[in-house]
Amino acid sequence: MNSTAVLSVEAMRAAEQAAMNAGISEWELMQRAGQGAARWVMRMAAGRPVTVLCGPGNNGGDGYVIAGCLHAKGYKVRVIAPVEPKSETARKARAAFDGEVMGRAALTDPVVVDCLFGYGLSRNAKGEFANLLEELAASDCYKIAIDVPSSVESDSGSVLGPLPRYNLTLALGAWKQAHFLMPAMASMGALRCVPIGLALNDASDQSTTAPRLTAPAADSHKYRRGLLAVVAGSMPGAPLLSAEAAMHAGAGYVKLVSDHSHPDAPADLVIEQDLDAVLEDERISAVLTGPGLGRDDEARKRLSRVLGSGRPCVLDADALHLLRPDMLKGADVTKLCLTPHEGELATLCESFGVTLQSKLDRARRLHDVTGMTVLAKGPDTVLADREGMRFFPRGSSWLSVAGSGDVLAGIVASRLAVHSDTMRACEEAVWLHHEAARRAAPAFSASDLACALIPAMASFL
Ligand SMILES: NC(=O)C1=CN([C@@H]2O[C@H](COP(=O)(O)OP(=O)(O)OC[C@H]3O[C@@H](n4cnc5c(N)ncnc54)[C@H](OP(=O)(O)O)[C@@H]3O)[C@@H](O)[C@H]2O)[C@@H](O)CC1
Ligand SMILES: Nc1ncnc2c1ncn2[C@@H]1O[C@H](COP(=O)(O)OP(=O)(O)O)[C@@H](O)[C@H]1O
Ligand SMILES: [K+]
Repeated sequence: MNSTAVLSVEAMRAAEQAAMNAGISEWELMQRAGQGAARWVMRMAAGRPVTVLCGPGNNGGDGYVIAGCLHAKGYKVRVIAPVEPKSETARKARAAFDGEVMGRAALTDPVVVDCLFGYGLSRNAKGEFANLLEELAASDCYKIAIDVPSSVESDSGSVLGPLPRYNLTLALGAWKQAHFLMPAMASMGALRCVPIGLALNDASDQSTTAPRLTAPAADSHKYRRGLLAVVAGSMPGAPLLSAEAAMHAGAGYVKLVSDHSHPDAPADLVIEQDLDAVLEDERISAVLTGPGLGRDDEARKRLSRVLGSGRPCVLDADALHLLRPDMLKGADVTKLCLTPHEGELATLCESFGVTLQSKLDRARRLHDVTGMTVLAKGPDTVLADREGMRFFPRGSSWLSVAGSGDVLAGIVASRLAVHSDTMRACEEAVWLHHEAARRAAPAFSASDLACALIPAMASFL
């Protein structure tokens, strides 16, 4: 089983149907899900009394199985179920549970397991369901969400009711999109996936795992390790920051192409002025432009020259505002990486005629219509590329500091200079960015973050 697959509700239902077609009944799937989740609940409850909240669907069914497992192990467990189960399998699970079931009771136990709704949540949680979720949110008990938190829409990560902050969320069978999307992901606490034997090898969307970086080959020299050009424009600070980050992310040689004097630049950063001469150098293996580029005619010309160079490119910041479909004529789009934040993503969507609303849909469609790699940044960074979507664990919220995106662009470009693979460069860069943030300690500046890349690299070697 491939435990990194990330499934939409439609894909999840199809995977479950495939399992059933292969002879595993829905009852058996529910047993596996409930028993696997119960092992986690017992580990966390460590003997303390547990309340399980059960809703009308199969998520509620899982709840009865979990309660049954705890009961069998001698736990003091009770179920609160505002309504009777509606699905056949959940009714069977309810009938098999011989412990205490109440329609309503105060949440007084130290551990509460939320099985009101899973991926079948179809509208706002109201009435007794909303009351229970509000009470759960206000309680200081240890909170475990089964599959997804009950007020979370599984595909979009949007919130359809009171949202408690959970300590642990147990995905059943496979990750769902909401596990990696805001605002939902911020409420989920630790995330674990409980395998139930689904065949997930064909899933194109995946969560990423820590990359394996390698030291330069024994016979490397600075040009073979990746020669990166960071093409500046009207503002000096941002491209300098990108170049400094790039110097610490693997490239052997970083050149900043800039007309500014840069008195603060490190001595080992080469600064050149002649853009055409730099781009003509055969050894240039990647180019970054956008941070500090500006948006005037001169900036547009520089962007066109960069795109015309045919090199693997990272486009960020102003370059994303200037980019138009006609600029891509003749370009090998598979060599181009876009690193938009939410606002830049909206601008790109306008420029390329993408009318979808959610970040996930926008990034996916933008990749589909342009062929470029799209790394849509934010607290819930997602990557759209040829193999499907890629998702990442949450990074530190201290990354929300000015210049943090310039650092990320520098890292992507540095990795691209090393191996020319846009998708891999983006994946590696997000992990390096997150690890640098973890090591830089709270309240770092973007320059601190760039320096923290040095120890961060070591984590992945
Ligand atoms: N299938 C399998 O093989 C396996 C599935 N598994 C488990 O099943 C879960 C999915 O189960 P599910 O499809 O039954 O959906 P679930 O999330 O329980 O809720 C749907 C019910 O809630 C109702 N409802 C919805 N919104 C509502 C609202 N706001 N307020 C009130 N009611 C609302 C909805 O009513 P309806 O919309 O039909 O009117 C329906 O009755 C999944 O997350 C995992 O935990 C595992 O056991 C592994 C095997
Ligand atoms: N709350 C947050 N949690 C985690 N990462 C964040 C958060 N806010 C921003 N980031 C990350 O910080 C970077 C900010 O980039 P960007 O918006 O381009 O900033 P800037 O333009 O100041 O460089 C992105 O990589 C983004 O993923
Ligand atoms: K739930």
